Amino acid sequence: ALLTSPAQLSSSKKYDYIVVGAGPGGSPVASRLSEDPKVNVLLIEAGPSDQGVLDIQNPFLAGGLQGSPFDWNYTTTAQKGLNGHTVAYARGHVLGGSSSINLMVWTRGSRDDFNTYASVSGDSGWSWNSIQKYFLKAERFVPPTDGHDVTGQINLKIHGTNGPVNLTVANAVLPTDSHVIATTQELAEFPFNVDSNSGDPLGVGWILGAYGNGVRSSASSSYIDPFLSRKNLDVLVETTATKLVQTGTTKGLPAFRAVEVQQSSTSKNYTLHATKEIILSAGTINTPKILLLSGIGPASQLRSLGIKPLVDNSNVGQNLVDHPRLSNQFGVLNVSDDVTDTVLRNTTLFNELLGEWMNTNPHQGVFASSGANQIGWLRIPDSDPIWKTVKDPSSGPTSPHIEFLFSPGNVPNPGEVALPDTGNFFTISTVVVSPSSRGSVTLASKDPFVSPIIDPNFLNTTFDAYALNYAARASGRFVSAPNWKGFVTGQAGPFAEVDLTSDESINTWVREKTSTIWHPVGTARMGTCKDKKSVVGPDLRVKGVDGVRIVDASVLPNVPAAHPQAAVYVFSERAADLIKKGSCVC
Ligand SMILES: Cc1cc2nc3c(=O)[nH]c(=O)nc-3n(C[C@H](O)[C@H](O)[C@H](O)COP(=O)(O)OP(=O)(O)OC[C@H]3O[C@@H](n4cnc5c(N)ncnc54)[C@H](O)[C@@H]3O)c2cc1C
Repeated sequence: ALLTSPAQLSSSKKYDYIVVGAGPGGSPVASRLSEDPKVNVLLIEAGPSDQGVLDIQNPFLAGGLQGSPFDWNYTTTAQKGLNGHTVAYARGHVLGGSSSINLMVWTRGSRDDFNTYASVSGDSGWSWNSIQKYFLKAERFVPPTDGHDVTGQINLKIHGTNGPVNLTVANAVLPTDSHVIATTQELAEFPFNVDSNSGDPLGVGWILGAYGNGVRSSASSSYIDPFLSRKNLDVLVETTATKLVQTGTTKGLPAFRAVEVQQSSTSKNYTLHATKEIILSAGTINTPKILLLSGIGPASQLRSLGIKPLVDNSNVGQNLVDHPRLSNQFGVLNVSDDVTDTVLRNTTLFNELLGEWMNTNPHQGVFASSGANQIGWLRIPDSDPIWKTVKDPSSGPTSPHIEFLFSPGNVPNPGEVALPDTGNFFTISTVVVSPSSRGSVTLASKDPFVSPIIDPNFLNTTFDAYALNYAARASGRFVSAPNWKGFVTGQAGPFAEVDLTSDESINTWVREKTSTIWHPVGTARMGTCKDKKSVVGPDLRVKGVDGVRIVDASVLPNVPAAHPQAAVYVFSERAADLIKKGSCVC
């Protein structure tokens, strides 16, 4: 059932598991555990239900969800590597978590990413080969709604066809599609890759998106909504978990099998009990926050805030790693080739296209797609001078260093107007996907309703800043391919001021304009049983504690060189199996 207040919980019902947070971490695990009708599961979500929200369902409107009531609306600290500017830090505050407000890109990561997870945790179950069955279990390929032949856009043999998450390739052709693909034939630096989800992502190809039949597929729509009628699955929204509560001691370890919840800072406080386990899935920012509020974390930091330390672990909230993004804008000659700005500037056209989406089943048209159809993954070549002084931070040769995301419109950087009055654009957003900078999440207060201090420490290393400089130059090379002649006019908008032959000019652009592509992970890092730098073991149980597992992006020891939701979904799928088996390895 879907409940909107803890007062609606039955006092006679005992929950085996309580899951906190309904994103790609929490939703699959709650859904899979409740497949057994004898197991009672309570899923608690701070945000509201996503049901009936057009902007969440419609793929084209995704960009407008940042800064909306479905966003926690965090801001980072002033970033030293970004000339002191702060960064708006979106996180989903709604059923489905960030998968309800994200840009739906579905990228599995590289085989080296997962093989590194296996080696740092000492558990081969997290390796690329072992995790494939969970990708297949999660995925369902849905043909595009315009009925086009997808040959050459995806390798269907490697994808699931029967899982809960709908995946598709573009439902509408964009004017830039043929140019991006033609560039892969013209410039050897940007080879074509038919499917970057094979474990070998390098190259440029078509985006696989987490939507189907023209509708977003989120952790909520795929794993929760269809199962709300299960009598043993209760989903409590608009309710914030404020801390874990110690309920006893097991073999000398403090056991936490209860969680305190509140609907607002002034409302009544409830303590909810689980007979088996509490599963924290509140995401990379809020999972460490809950641990710290519960007295699990660096003892001195906790004491300074007046929180009694119960488990001293200096790693909680550390090792925050995120992907820095810099969008580089180019001008296009024809107004209609800038699809996004043309639609957003013209209310009549906007309503016409939204009407087309609404009145077709399955949904058709530009509004049935996410507005970006291609993606590219590149490595800085071995011959580059950077490798004389810097160690390669990527997880291995199958992992890219940088990403290109191609959008037919203006994608703004901080301080820029989202929808300029004039100008027509094609943007290559560039991202450092194997960054070496590390930051942290710490508490600002022991009040659970105060935002934590978020410091991703962007561009704190020589490599990260260098990679964005390299990427900006590479974006210029990309549009210099012969096929763009007569289509692209050159650098445009604020990027027009940047001299791509001058390091000084590019570095100023990099430091002034970089922000995020919203992929933070790592603040409750997984490690081997003996690893003193981790928060959870390979079975995702919190070290030094009984009764608590973490299943979300915070456990990833490093960020995949990819958009991370697919990795989080498969971690959750495997976690459900580990929990069903009662896996307890450390
Ligand atoms: C704007 C944006 C765009 C993105 N684009 C992409 C993309 O295109 N592709 C991709 O792969 N990834 C993308 N991501 C990242 C991806 O969505 C996340 O990596 C993924 O959702 C992480 O899953 P999670 O379960 O760890 O956390 P989340 O999805 O953030 O879920 C955590 C949930 O816990 C809830 N919660 C937090 N604190 C509490 C509490 N105290 N009590 C109860 N509930 C709580 C939150 O409200 C939230 O619902 C994007 C993210 C954002 C924000």
